[in-house]
Amino acid sequence: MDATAPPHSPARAGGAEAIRLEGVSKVYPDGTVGVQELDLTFAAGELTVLVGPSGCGKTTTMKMINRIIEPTTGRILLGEDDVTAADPVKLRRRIGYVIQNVGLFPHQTIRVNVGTVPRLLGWDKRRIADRVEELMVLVGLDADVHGDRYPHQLSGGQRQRAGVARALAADPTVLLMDEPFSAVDPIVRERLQSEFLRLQAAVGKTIVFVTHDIEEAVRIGDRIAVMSEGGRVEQFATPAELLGRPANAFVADFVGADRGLKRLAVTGIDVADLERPPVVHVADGLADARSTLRSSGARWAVVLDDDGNLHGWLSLERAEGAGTVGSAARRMEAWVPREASLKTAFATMLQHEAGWVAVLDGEHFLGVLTPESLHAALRRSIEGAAPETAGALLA
Ligand SMILES: Nc1ncnc2c1ncn2[C@@H]1O[C@H](COP(=O)(O)OP(=O)(O)OP(=O)(O)O)[C@@H](O)[C@H]1O
Repeated sequence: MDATAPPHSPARAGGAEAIRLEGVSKVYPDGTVGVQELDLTFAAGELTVLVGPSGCGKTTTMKMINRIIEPTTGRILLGEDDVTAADPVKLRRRIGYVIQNVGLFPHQTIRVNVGTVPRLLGWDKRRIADRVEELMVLVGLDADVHGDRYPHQLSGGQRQRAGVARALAADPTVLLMDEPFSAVDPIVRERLQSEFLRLQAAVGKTIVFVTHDIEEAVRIGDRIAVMSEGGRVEQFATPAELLGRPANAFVADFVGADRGLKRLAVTGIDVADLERPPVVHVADGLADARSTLRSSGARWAVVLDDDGNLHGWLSLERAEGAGTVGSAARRMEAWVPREASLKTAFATMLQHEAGWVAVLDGEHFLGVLTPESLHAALRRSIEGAAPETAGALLA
């Protein structure tokens, strides 16, 4: 078995192919070692980020996959095929490539740019036109508005989307992206990242993504390889593992002193971490609610409707007098879906100045997170996660 492939990832997943680097080195003619003896597997259908300081060999690694740079030694497998033995031109048609300044042809319209690879592959005109239309919708461009413009007539973010559309045109199994979002401002970059994640959820390509920005890496990566000089992989792990358990001082330094905060964004809510406050129902009498609150020693209760959905909350103070819970309950604005990250839960708590945030499955109430349980959840999220270090990558 290949020790470098995550167990849940088959070599092919939904048409995506794994990429395997085996003992790959690149020594440039002047003797500079770009990458040395690299063993790395990019799982099929996953987005793997190569991150590291300038000059550590990220771009060299990526460009060897589509043979813009020829490896000095080693093998690179795309699915079962050895790319080092393939025809580079044919190979590049199987591999989408997106670079920092997009590389769109300046004297061709966006439509023509996006259709480049299908045209090279000899598709007929109708099929190309349909595909271009489909892709522009997919990446959030309006074909009627943008299709006949030239690249300089688009914003940086729109150009970037056009670059992604072009890379996906012939439905490649692999996408290589070299700092694709770094030429746009931070707000546009975040939007492009979110859009791109939605796109990837739909297309499920094997993506190798180069960045020097650790924030970007943890935001978009399924897995991250942190590299140091000479293409050495210091750690290969999920964002949560990387932030929770940096393998060594280099990685800890690279991910930053605020890694605890960053980890909030990549840690999901585990139902086991939720607190279960006392629960009362809209139709209950306030006298019953008071006794529930007193017997549990709590100062407030969650109010549910007859279907178990969140209605609001009831404080001990408002539970005085006669009447029903429904008449005294307050609306609960501080809630998040169970798919939310701990960061979203925390932000929601702060936004509503609430001491807790409800977690819902659809409308169904699951429990609450308080600052204490949120902290405990963050700690627990790393307890079971064993670090995957460079040592574990060696086949
Ligand atoms: N054509 C070349 N000739 C000689 N050395 C090169 C060549 N291309 C890259 N290098 C060297 O190889 C090493 C790795 O470069 P590479 O471009 O892969 O780094 P990188 O991690 O992508 O850097 P950056 O984040 O700055 O783009 C560097 O030391 C670089 O100077």
